[in-house]
Amino acid sequence: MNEIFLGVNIDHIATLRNARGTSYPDPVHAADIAERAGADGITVHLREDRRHIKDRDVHLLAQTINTRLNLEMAVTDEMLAIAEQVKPTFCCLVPEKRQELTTEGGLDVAGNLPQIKAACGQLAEAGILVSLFIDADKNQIDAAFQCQAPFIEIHTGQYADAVSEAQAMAELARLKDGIAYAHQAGIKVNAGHGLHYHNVKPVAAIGEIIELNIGHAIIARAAFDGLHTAVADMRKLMQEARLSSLIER
Ligand SMILES: CC(=O)[C@@H](O)[C@H](O)COP(=O)(O)O
Ligand SMILES: NCC(=O)COP(=O)(O)O
Repeated sequence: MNEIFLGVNIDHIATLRNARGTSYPDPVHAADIAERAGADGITVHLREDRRHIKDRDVHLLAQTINTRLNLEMAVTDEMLAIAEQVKPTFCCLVPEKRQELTTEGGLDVAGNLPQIKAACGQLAEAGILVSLFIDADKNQIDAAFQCQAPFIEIHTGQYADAVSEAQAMAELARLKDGIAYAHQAGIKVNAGHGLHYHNVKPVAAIGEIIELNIGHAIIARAAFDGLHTAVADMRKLMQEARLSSLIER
């Protein structure tokens, strides 16, 4: 049996922090907890609009994590320069739209071959392992091969968003086809986007996948799993303060 790795995407720890402009919760702290829980890698998406992860996070994570940093980013000169400076283990090139709530599809590698091939070369030159975030489409997989990208990350968003069992099964079959095709071509395959506790198993069962990157569902689950302790701790602090003020009187 091939091992399967989990990359934990901690973008939405930063979303919560940025909602109030506080210094907490800190993605650096989240990465430490995720690693201690068994994460094989930490993924962050430095968006051009910096809506969640900030430059400071990427720099600190690169210095502090004990596993592997996977930096997701658009193919722009600004991001390429940051990657060359930070030198994450992996750089996953993704499409980006300013108005989208989250990544809406795979990168059009076939339609932007010269630009993406040059970016792959530049990152490889810096010693970074490149991954191209693409749909399970043979045309895009062929283009990733032409770019000499050692990894692809297959976009599982359409599977995750399926509105019926039949649609989910059709999307899963499409994922399996694309993944088998890429694997045969010698490309290493990761996958991710929109995976959660109720849809992950059929994807995790695909033997050629090396790593799944999962973020939103894990952070959402963490909020609920931690809520009991968080409320109880606050209640306890308040009670302690009241008791000690009585003693001081
Ligand atoms: C590229 C990809 O699949 C996503 O994980 C993306 O990084 C999510 O971005 P947001 O965290 O902004 O939704
Ligand atoms: N590349 C996929 C990723 O990092 C996590 O996506 P999501 O689980 O937050 O949808």
